[in-house]
Amino acid sequence: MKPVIKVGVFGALGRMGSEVVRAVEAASDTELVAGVDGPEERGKVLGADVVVDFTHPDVVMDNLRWLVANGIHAVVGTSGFDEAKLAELRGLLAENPGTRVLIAPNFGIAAVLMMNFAAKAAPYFESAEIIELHHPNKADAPSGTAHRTAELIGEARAGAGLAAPPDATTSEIPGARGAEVEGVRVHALRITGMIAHQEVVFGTHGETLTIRHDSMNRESFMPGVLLGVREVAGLPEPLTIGLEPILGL
Ligand SMILES: NC(=O)C1=CN([C@@H]2O[C@H](COP(=O)(O)OP(=O)(O)OC[C@H]3O[C@@H](n4cnc5c(N)ncnc54)[C@H](O)[C@@H]3O)[C@@H](O)[C@H]2O)C=CC1
Ligand SMILES: O=C(O)C1=N[C@H](C(=O)O)C[C@H](O)C1
Repeated sequence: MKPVIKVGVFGALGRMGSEVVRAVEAASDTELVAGVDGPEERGKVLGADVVVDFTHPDVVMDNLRWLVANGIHAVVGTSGFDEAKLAELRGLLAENPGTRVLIAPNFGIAAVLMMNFAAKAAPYFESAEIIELHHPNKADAPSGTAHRTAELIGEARAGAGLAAPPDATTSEIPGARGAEVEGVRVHALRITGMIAHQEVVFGTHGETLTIRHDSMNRESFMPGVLLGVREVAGLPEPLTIGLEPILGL
């Protein structure tokens, strides 16, 4: 029988972290070492095999510096990573071989599939735009999921040799056409009553395709988080982005 995985949670009092605490306590192969909700309490997770981080884009790098320095694997859901943060993280991991970090823009299995399907569809459509819809307490816009989806679509379009999507706009109130991420327009809505939702809208002559994903509650992210906790130590690369390699996608 495999040993129980000792898990710490950063952001334990937050919307996602509190759900992770419940999931780790409920699973038979994981054990909660400690839930931490501020940097001054981090020492409580020393002894954990893995720490799950759902905190804030402004603090997650500081948490990761501490975790990697202490040789604790990290499963990260916090959004807001850019190339500069990832480059720093790769450097830290190179100095601490054996430690693994998994960053997933979205732990919902259906959300991962939505991104995968969007990347597959992208080469066949001249137009592609993303609409993400979230609860109004969200700190960052666009969402990490929308950003990652735009990157995947941008890569697929470039690979297919597609030109920029047609757009005759010459007069615009700033923001009306959304933000541009890798050549893809992204529109962010913040709506009371919503959790996390995304539509990817593709168009070509006479046909459109809309791929929509809805997270109806935060429990829906937990199978993906637990999968990450179980697999992170065995990942081949020091830094993995997305659940795709674990899911065989
Ligand atoms: N990858 C995914 O599937 C998902 C990612 N997220 C992302 O997770 C992050 C957190 O989202 P929510 O739980 O909604 O936010 P939240 O604001 O409800 O929770 C964040 C918690 O982190 C705590 N915190 C702040 N600094 C800390 C530190 N240095 N150490 C430990 N705890 C600290 C806060 O006190 C708070 O309780 C966001 O970036 C969000 O976009 C959210 C849902 C799913
Ligand atoms: O803040 C959230 O709620 C979510 N954040 C992640 C993101 O930025 O993509 C994942 C999901 O959309 C929920």
